[in-house]
Amino acid sequence: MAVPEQPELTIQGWGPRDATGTRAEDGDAGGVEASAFPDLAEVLPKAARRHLSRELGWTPRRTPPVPVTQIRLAPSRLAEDGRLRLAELLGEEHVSTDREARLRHAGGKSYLDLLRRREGDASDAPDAVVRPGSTAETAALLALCSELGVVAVPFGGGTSVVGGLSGVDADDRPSISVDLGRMTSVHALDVASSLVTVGPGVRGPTLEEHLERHGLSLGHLPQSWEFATMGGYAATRSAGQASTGVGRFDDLVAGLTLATPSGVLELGSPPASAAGPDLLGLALGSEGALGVITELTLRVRPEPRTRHYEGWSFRSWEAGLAGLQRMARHDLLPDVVRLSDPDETRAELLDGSRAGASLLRGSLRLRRRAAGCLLVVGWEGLPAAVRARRRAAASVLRGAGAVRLGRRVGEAWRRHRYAAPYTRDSLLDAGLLVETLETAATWTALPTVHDAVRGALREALGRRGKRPLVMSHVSHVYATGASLYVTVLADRDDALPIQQWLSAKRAATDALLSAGGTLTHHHAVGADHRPWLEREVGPLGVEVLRAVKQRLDPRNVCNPGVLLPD
Ligand SMILES: Cc1cc2nc3c(=O)[nH]c(=O)nc-3n(C[C@H](O)[C@H](O)[C@H](O)COP(=O)(O)OP(=O)(O)OC[C@H]3O[C@@H](n4cnc5c(N)ncnc54)[C@H](O)[C@@H]3O)c2cc1C
Repeated sequence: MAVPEQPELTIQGWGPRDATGTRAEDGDAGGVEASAFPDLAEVLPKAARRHLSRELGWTPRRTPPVPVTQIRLAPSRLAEDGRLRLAELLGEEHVSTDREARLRHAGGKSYLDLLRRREGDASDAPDAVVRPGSTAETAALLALCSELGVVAVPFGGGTSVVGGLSGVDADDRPSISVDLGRMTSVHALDVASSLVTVGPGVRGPTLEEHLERHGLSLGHLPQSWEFATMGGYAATRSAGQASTGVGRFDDLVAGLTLATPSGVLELGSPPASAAGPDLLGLALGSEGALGVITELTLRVRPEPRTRHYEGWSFRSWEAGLAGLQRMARHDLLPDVVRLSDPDETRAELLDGSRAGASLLRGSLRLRRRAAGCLLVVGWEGLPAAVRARRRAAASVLRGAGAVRLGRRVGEAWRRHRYAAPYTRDSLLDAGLLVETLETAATWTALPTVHDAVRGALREALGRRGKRPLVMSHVSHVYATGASLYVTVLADRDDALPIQQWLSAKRAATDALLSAGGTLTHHHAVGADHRPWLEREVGPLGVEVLRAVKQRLDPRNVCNPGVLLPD
């Protein structure tokens, strides 16, 4: 079954390029306007803006992106005979070197990616964009890239936040973006086995819509759900907002096809196998450095008959963590779990543009509670099972000192779960630094990691004269620990904005690793984290990965700028 066309992201921000008048780019990348995002006053109420000004010592100012026409793009370095060979293989219409295609495939959507594009810098744009249509074509394409000495960077939804698409190459060879947007079919649905087989370019909304018609669901819902693809999720080992219940994307992949310059690997044997080490694990998290994922078989589940989300309040972060830990130990975790620390809870209370904030304030007032820490929990499934799980979890939460804030608080969170990246564009327009980072740690190490990351960010940004607001939540919970997601806001240093964030990120990464956190829980390594990979897996671990890459990609053309350190 072919999937309908999927919308493209704006070049300088988030959101479909033409979903609303305000986010359109005046036709195309050759248009005259900058991407126009809503004014901050439209997306954040006065109280929240005042809170930010007070906390950050920031005065709102207009710092809009440069017009799209003024984004600097160097001429393509792809030689004409190379372009002809690619066109011969894929068809002329599937090889583009035009400005619009190259700009749309320049980098991902991290703060630094957006900053560069907003300042008119597209130095990381590929030299060409190609669109293979099958596994065989992709394998032939990678072999041709090896012959031509051209770097190939797989491109799914373009939502990487770790420099996964930057195309960095130590040898400075031409690079092509391998866009998987033609491989968006749902190939097969095996209802009896709860398996669906799809092309790598399929996005969440289109797959869920297809599955819904058969009473099924994948249930993988990251905040980037509207744009990210199945191939991208597998390549980065993504985790969705309901990962506590449905599992990480790794858990949902039953098998996949990996096209490499040395041939095609078919990996995974559902439902389970003991035929040696699981090679599927090599492809999951390979970030395009071993080849291109061209097909995936995914585990699906019955579409939930009921969804129940609610809010709870803990007096403190420590009490909240203890409550989650107790639920985890007794195997009573909800499907969605999100515990905000006091700084994030305060921000939630002030974000009065969302109905959820006033509901939350009202609910806390009624129960005579101070802000404390907000917990959002959600259960999905058969009504009787949800009821029973909810009751059991409620008794643990009450025992841990939490107070129930009610269903409307939880539902308000669910309705706005994809809103933050849209707001980010308006915050950037108003002169702010806005970025997130994430890790995971055992229950024992988590409080130390939380303190260490916040301390490092405050110190590093404070040293440059900017006091940040650092907000965190726990969002993917396991029996042994949980992930920690951190949002940072600060007055942007307009003279050296990139260095401002790079020094803060370096300090935070060193701190979280020293405190016992993992380098990344779900954003992947990309170009940004690779200097630290050896600290995570050890020198022998890096050598093993290098050996695998050498066997599959001897000319090092598959996304050489990610994963492995120089
Ligand atoms: C606003 C926002 C919110 C986000 N929220 C979440 C979240 O909640 N959870 C989460 O896990 N992540 C999140 N992310 C990160 C990002 O969405 C994920 O990493 C996602 O898995 C990337 O998918 P993609 O299709 O956009 O891949 P891309 O960004 O296109 O690529 C990511 C990496 O994978 C490689 N790649 C892509 N497709 C393939 C393929 N078929 N074969 C081999 N390699 C491939 C690329 O070369 C690149 O290195 C968020 C990002 C943003 C911008």
